[in-house]
Amino acid sequence: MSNPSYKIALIGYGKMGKTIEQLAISMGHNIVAKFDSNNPLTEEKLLASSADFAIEFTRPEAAAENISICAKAQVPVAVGTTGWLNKLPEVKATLEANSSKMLYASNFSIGVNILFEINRKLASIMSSFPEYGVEIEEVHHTQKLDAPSGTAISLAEGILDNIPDLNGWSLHENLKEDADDIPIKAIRQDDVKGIHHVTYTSSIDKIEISHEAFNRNGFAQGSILAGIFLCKQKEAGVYTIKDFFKSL
Ligand SMILES: NC(=O)C1=CN([C@@H]2O[C@H](COP(=O)(O)OP(=O)(O)OC[C@H]3O[C@@H](n4cnc5c(N)ncnc54)[C@H](O)[C@@H]3O)[C@@H](O)[C@H]2O)C=CC1
Ligand SMILES: O=C(O)C1=N[C@H](C(=O)O)C[C@H](O)C1
Repeated sequence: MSNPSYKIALIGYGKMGKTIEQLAISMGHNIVAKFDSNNPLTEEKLLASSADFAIEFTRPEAAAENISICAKAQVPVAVGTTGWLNKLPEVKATLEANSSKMLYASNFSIGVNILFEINRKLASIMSSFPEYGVEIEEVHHTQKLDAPSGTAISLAEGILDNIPDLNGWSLHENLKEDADDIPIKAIRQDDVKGIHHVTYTSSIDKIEISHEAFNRNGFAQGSILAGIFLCKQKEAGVYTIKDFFKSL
């Protein structure tokens, strides 16, 4: 039996939206709506599209409202936009009130989610070696609006979960003297798709793990598969990329 074809609404038709469109069509799915700044999402337009699910890659200031519109329309939404998690509590409430589903991932690529697991394991080992200091560096294209990246924040959170002596993270330029925070360097350069390094350094040596995205296809593939995963979930609420990978 061939794979079923899904009707997908794209919320955001920029670098990610266009990449997703190309890949989704090549996978046999249909793009039934494309929303952007010039054609903003509304509940009416979304319902009229008959989309099975939506994929949201817009801007930090737009994501929460777009997710709420999907919730009210009861259209499951895979969200890739980063830099909006301060609004997650209100988004969760709207999803629950409308018995709707979303899945957020700071990074949808398989490679970065493997890095996330390695990062957690390495941090649990390094918690026994306080002589090593840890820092994160991320590099992205010059059009990126948020800093640090959502991926870098996820890496920092994985370290904080496993090294209790650390208190939080700070952008490198904002780091206070003797802070127990993890410094994150955010570098904006050319058309870099996404590079992340986690480095532990002592007076004797350094240990580093890293990931580099060569293109946006990994992000696009993960977001499409996550949308299909959402369609198959019976329970309303907020799903994570871990829920998706566990289902594979
Ligand atoms: N989770 C992941 O795997 C990834 C996340 N991202 C994140 O996705 C977001 C978008 O990235 P790009 O596509 O590179 O950005 P982009 O700037 O190329 O595209 C953003 C699009 O959103 C549209 N937009 C802006 N406000 C809107 C609104 N209110 N309603 C509908 N559309 C609106 C713009 O017109 C544009 O088409 C960023 O937050 C980025 O950090 C990017 C790549 C991977
Ligand atoms: O803006 C981007 O391009 C990306 N943003 C995401 C993030 O903020 O982590 C994911 C990926 O690194 C590309």
